[in-house]
Order: sequence, then C-alpha cells, then structure tokens
Amino acid sequence: MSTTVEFARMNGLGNKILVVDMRGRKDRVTPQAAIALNADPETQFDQIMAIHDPKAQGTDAFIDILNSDGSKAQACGNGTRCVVQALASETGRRVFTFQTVAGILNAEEHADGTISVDMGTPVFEWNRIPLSEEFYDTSRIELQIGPIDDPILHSPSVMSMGNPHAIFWVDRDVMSFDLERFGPLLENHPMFPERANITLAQVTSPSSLTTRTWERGAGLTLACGSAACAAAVSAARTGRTGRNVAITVASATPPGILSIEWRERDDHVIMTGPAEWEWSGTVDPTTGLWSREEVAATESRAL
Ligand SMILES: N[C@H](CCC[C@H](N)C(=O)O)C(=O)O
Repeated sequence: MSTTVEFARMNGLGNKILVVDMRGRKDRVTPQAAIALNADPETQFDQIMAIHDPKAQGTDAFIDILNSDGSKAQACGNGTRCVVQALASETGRRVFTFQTVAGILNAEEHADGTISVDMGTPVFEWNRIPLSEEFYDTSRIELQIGPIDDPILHSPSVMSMGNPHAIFWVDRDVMSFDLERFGPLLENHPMFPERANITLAQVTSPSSLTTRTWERGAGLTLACGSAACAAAVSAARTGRTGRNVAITVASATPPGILSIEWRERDDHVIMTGPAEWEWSGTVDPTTGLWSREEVAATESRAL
C-alpha cells in the first residue's frame, strides 16, 4: 500500500476542510496525522473528511470525519458539500449517497454549483443529544454563563443533528460576544458528556437568522453547517421562524448564506450552500506529512 494519498484543501463558507481520498485502503487517517496537519499553517483545518470505500449497499462512499484536535465528529455539513464537489468534478455525477457513523446522507450538486445535503432528522431527546441531566423539554434548558442575576448567555435550545448542539438566542450582533472565552467553557460544560458545538443565533426576520459558532474539537471556525441546521430547526421549533430559513454566517469572510429547510413531510433537514476547492496535494494518512501539487488552479479541481 502506497504511503501517500491524494487530498484537497477546500472550504465551505470559510470552514476549512481537508478532503482525503482513502478509497482502496483499509487504514484510517490517524488522530496524529490530523494534529500534525493542523499544526502547519498551510494545512491548518477545521475538519478532515476522509472518503473510504462504501460499506453499505447503495452508498457511494463511507466518510470518516475528524476534528482538528484529532477527535471524531459524527456530522459536518460544510465538509459534506466539499466532498460532493470533489466527487462531482471527478465523476461528472451530481447525486451521491454517503454513509457516516451517524447514518446515511443524500446530497446533490445543482446546475448553479451550489450543493444540497440532506442532513437527516433532528434529535431532541435529552439522553440522545446527549445531556447529563434529564430535561423533558430541550427547546429551552436551564444553563447559563455570567453573573447569576444577569447572565450573558442563558437558556439554550439543545438538540443533535448527528452531533450535539446548543443554540443560545441573543438580541444583539453575534460578533459582539466574547465567544473565544465562553466557547470552551460551554463546549466542556458538565451538561454535555460528549461536549457540544456552541452557537450564538440572532433572529433577524421570520425567515432569517445570523449565527456564529464555537465548534467542539475545532474552536472558533469561520462557519459550521450542522450548527446552521441546528439553529434553523431550533428557531422553527420555538416559533421564532418558519421552517425555511436563510442563515447568515457572520464569522465567514465575507459573511455567507446557507439555506436551510426543515421539511414538513419527512422531518428531514436540507442544507444548501457553496463549496470551494483551493489546492490539492498528497499526504501520508499515518503521519500527516504532506506536499502540494504544482498545478495551475484552473487545471485541477479534483482529488
Ligand atoms: N464544521 C462542521 C461541524 C463539525 C462538527 C464538529 N465540530 C463536532 O461535532 O465535533 C459542519 O459544517 O457541520
């Protein structure tokens, strides 16, 4: 087995993604390789999406997701769009079915280049998010940060989109909060035995929200697709918006938009947005040693 594989550096609204081609191999991208890649400014990333041979009939690939601290993630919306774009440019196909540890995902590239991912159904039961304390109603739980009588953030809506999310509703600019300080405290709060992705969300109209996320295992990132889905679902669930929501991801540069539909007929959450290829190279999935391919940006958009 060759020691190196192809990879592409991509992004989804600035969420930094490495798409690694592990097809035809039995090994995995190691946490050590992830940590080494993240330590290098040129390959620093938020998630690795490792494409493996399919395990289940009817699927095109099995996707293994790693955070930049080497931990595993069950879902990554922005990364899934990047995988679709890489495979669409390789195969000319537009429709894909993937398997992850969280289940089966369907995705499609549209003629305008945007990509929709069916992120599956939301989970609201406290022990499946999971929380460490029983809450009958997870649309608003008791949890706060800051002074007891004047909390800075409080009463989040919590849910799982395959991965755990807490959405804190705020009534001023999400960029005005010191998320770098509160993020790690909330991500690792005893309420969340498997940690959680922490999102600030401001409702801007009955069909729009602005969000900013501190990601579990990756920290302050420019965008987080599953958090945008969780914010949209939580907003609709609490009556703040309808089921079709445009999310402005405030931390993306420039701020980007994800369209989220929480479909009435089957409870599925459909996320639509862009993906962008930056450059390709080869990497050793065991050590993380990598090199960049010297090709013009227009010549290669595939793995
Ligand atoms: N950036 C990803 C989410 C990664 C989730 C990860 N931080 C975790 O749940 O551990 C997204 O676009 O959905």
